[in-house]
Amino acid sequence: MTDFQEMDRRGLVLVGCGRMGGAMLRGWLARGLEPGAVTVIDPKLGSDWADKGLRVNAPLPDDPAVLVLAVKPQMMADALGELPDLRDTLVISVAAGTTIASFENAFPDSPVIRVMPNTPAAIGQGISAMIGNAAATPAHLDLAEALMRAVGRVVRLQSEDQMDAVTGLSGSGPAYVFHLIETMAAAGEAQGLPAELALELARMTVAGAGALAVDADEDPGVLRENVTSPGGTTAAGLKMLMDAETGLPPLMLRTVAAATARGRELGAAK
Ligand SMILES: NC(=O)C1=CN([C@@H]2O[C@H](COP(=O)(O)OP(=O)(O)OC[C@H]3O[C@@H](n4cnc5c(N)ncnc54)[C@H](OP(=O)(O)O)[C@@H]3O)[C@@H](O)[C@H]2O)C=CC1
Ligand SMILES: O=C(O)[C@@H]1CCC=N1
Repeated sequence: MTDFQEMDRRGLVLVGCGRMGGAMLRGWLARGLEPGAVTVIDPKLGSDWADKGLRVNAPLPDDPAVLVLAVKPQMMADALGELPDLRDTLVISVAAGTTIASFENAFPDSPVIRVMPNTPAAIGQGISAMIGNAAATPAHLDLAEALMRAVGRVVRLQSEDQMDAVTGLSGSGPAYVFHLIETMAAAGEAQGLPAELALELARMTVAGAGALAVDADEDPGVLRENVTSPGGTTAAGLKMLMDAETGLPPLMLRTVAAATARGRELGAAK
């Protein structure tokens, strides 16, 4: 169990409890965060959060340990406008694009940490990247890391400039993988498999390969070669998939570049 002592004592405020905020909250509660210490601010909170002992749309505690901002970047200004002054509270934002500087305007002198998580956090399998402002002390960074470690792995960035690329890779990445499952299943169907069977094969292949990629000592390239018999079926498939002109490499390059650029645009729109 993670040590949530500071949050249990002073409180944690979550602003925005949709797909990402909800995924993190589910993980924190499962890891032992005291529900009564959590104030959730979300005007239309879903009924699945009822009867969990959370403080829902209630007045904020006087001096919460952490404020987690998980609203859409486009809604951030409105959400910030509704919050009282906070002095000793660690401000954590998971919003794509939205820069640390924009939070420093709203919370002068406050420690601010930008975190980019992803939705596998809901089952403790997320990966979060984080970077803090000058007011964020090592203790603040450790506190944020403890929170995010409760829902997966954590990496610390060297510079905020890396955050848009992180967003384009691991923040958005689960969607790319879900689409990979969809396209593999459709391709199996095109080869004559029933839809349900094709989906099950695609889903478990991606899940198993992902787990092996994490567990194994070898790089993904070696794991790929382990599947590929000379002159066999995989080699025939990979000839298409790895084509430098028409295959996955240029497509993935364009995909992550487009997501990264959108992150930059969202930041510039502030
Ligand atoms: N989804 C993902 O995979 C990831 C998302 N993020 C970031 O997380 C943030 C949230 O994204 P996501 O969870 O997908 O979005 P959602 O729309 O699912 O969640 C946002 C929630 O905030 C609520 N909300 C809107 N305005 C306010 C307000 N003023 N005060 C409090 N709550 C408010 C929304 O309510 P309503 O629906 O009624 O408007 C909604 O429930 C974004 O900034 C995104 O960039 C980061 C990493 C991954
Ligand atoms: O699509 C988005 O903008 C958010 C950020 C990363 C994942 N979802």
